[in-house]
Amino acid sequence: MNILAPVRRDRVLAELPQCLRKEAALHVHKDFHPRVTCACQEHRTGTVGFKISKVIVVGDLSVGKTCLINRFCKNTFDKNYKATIGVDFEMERFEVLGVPFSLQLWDTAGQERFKCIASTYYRGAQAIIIVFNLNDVASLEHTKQWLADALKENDPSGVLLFLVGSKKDLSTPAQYVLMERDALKMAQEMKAEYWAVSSLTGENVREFFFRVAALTFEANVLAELEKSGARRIGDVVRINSDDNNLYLTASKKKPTCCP
Ligand SMILES: Nc1nc2c(ncn2[C@@H]2O[C@H](COP(=O)(O)OP(=O)(O)OP(=O)(O)O)[C@@H](O)[C@H]2O)c(=O)[nH]1
Ligand SMILES: [Mg+2]
Repeated sequence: MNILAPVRRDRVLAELPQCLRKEAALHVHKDFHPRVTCACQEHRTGTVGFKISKVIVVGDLSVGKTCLINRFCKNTFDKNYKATIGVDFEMERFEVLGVPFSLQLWDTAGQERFKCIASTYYRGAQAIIIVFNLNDVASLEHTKQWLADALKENDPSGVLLFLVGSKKDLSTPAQYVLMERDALKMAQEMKAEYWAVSSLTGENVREFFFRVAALTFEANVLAELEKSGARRIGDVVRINSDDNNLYLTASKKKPTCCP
């Protein structure tokens, strides 16, 4: 996908999408962090609008990782299983609070024999999506190992975690309730946000990826604001200047809404 292509109208986020379950959410605030909203209003989001955030999707073979990505990115569903060999990726462009924001979704292989190729792509993730099958308790158990492997290549304090139960359409309400109880516990242990989806029906798929995009965006902007420290995001760096102070504020105007 062309990075310069306009953002699709149905990829525009003006508000923070809400979590699925408050018991296992990355946060339960109703709105974006006030500093983020303010930075977006004042066009002080630094490099966030130009960066591509990497999201990796891991989990047992056949839990439905590829179908999940395809449902969101292409609105398609294939009932035939075709194992992912190594990795694959899709680009998705969003506009969050008026700022362009791109996610690169890395679809990795769950099959043991392809795992070592796939794991070489884990590095540099800003979000990790661990998928399990809501109808297969072993796949939920294995999520701990998938997480451990993914975190070997990433700084645990710098990534957002999502635990996603797939194939919701295949469970009866009673079965779902039982599985959800265990999954919520696992998500809390991992400090991950819990979601349950169906790529066949599309249930929660869009809501889930919007939440991933929004929370990754929010974390990116907050990190940029933090990093800039004394320097304000949006400042211009003047090169070859006689001025002792290299950082000149593009707009001398004081911020109107930021603390
Ligand atoms: N009923 C139902 N079937 C699904 C759903 N998602 C995936 N499947 C089926 O599960 C099988 C595996 O799906 P994939 O998406 O290929 O699984 P994967 O996790 O990518 O597998 P690997 O690439 O081997 O790691 C396919 O036959 C899909 O049609 C779902 O939401 N509901
Ligand atoms: Mg696959």
